[in-house]
Amino acid sequence: MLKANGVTKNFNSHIALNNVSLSVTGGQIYCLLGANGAGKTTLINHFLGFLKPTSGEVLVNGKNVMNYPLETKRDIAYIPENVMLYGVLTGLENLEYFSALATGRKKPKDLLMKLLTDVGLRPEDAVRRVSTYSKGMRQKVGIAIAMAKNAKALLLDEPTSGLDPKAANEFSLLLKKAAENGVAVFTTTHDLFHAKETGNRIGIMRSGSMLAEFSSDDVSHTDMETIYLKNMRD
Ligand SMILES: Nc1ncnc2c1ncn2[C@@H]1O[C@H](COP(=O)(O)OP(=O)(O)OP(=O)(O)O)[C@@H](O)[C@H]1O
Repeated sequence: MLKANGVTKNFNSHIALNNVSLSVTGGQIYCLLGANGAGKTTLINHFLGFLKPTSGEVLVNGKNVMNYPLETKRDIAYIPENVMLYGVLTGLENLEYFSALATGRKKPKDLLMKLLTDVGLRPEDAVRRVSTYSKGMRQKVGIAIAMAKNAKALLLDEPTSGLDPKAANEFSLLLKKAAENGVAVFTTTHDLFHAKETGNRIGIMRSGSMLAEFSSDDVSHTDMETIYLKNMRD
C-alpha cells in the first residue's frame, strides 16, 4: 500500500534521505524510529506528495505520488502530532466539515457520531467545542476523520508524544483496530516501548539512512533498546 523505493532527498548539499526503501501493506503497522533530524518527517512528506524525491520513487496503492497526486491523496490520511481542528466547532462539527471536504459528500450526523464513539470519544464530549479538548481527544477526532474518508493508509508523525500513558495506550489500540480493518499504518515515534507494543514492523533511521528493520515479534523490549542504542552510537 505504501512503498518507498530507493528514495534519496537532497536539500542543497544536505542529504536528508539516503536511498531509503520500505513498504507497508494493508493490515500492517510500521513504526519508524529515529533521533531528531533522522529524516522521518521528510519521508512522510514524500508520501503526502509535498516533496519530490531527488531520486527513487514513492508509491501509494501502486501509484507514483508524483504522477498521481490526487488519486494517491484520496487513499491516505495524515495525522500530525497536533491535529489541526477548528476550536470554535464541536468534535462532531469538525468531523462533519473535514469528512465532507475530503469526500465531497456530507455524511449523516448519526453515522458521524458513531464514528466518534467508535474511536472512544464520549457522546457528551463530541458535542463540546474542540477548544476544550485534550490532545488525545483531538487525535481521536483525527482518526475519525481518516475513517470517515475511508483512507486505505494512515500516516502519523509522532502521534503519542505528549500523551499520558493511558491516552497513548488508547491510541495504540485505535491504530491496531484500523490495521485489523485492513488499513496500512505508518507512524514515526521516539518511543521504543510504543513501537514494540504497537508495530508489527519496526525501522530505525539515522541521518537519512535506514539502519535496521525487523519484525517486532522477533525482538524483546530489551533487544529493541540494545539495537536502537547500538545504531544511535557515533
Ligand atoms: N525544507 C528543508 N530544507 C532544508 N533542510 C531540511 C528541510 N526539511 C528537512 N530538512 C533537514 O532534513 C533533515 C531531516 O529532517 P526531518 O524533519 O525529516 O527529521 P525528523 O526525523 O522528522 O526529526 P524530528 O524527530 O526532530 O521531527 C534535518 O537535518 C532537517 O534540518
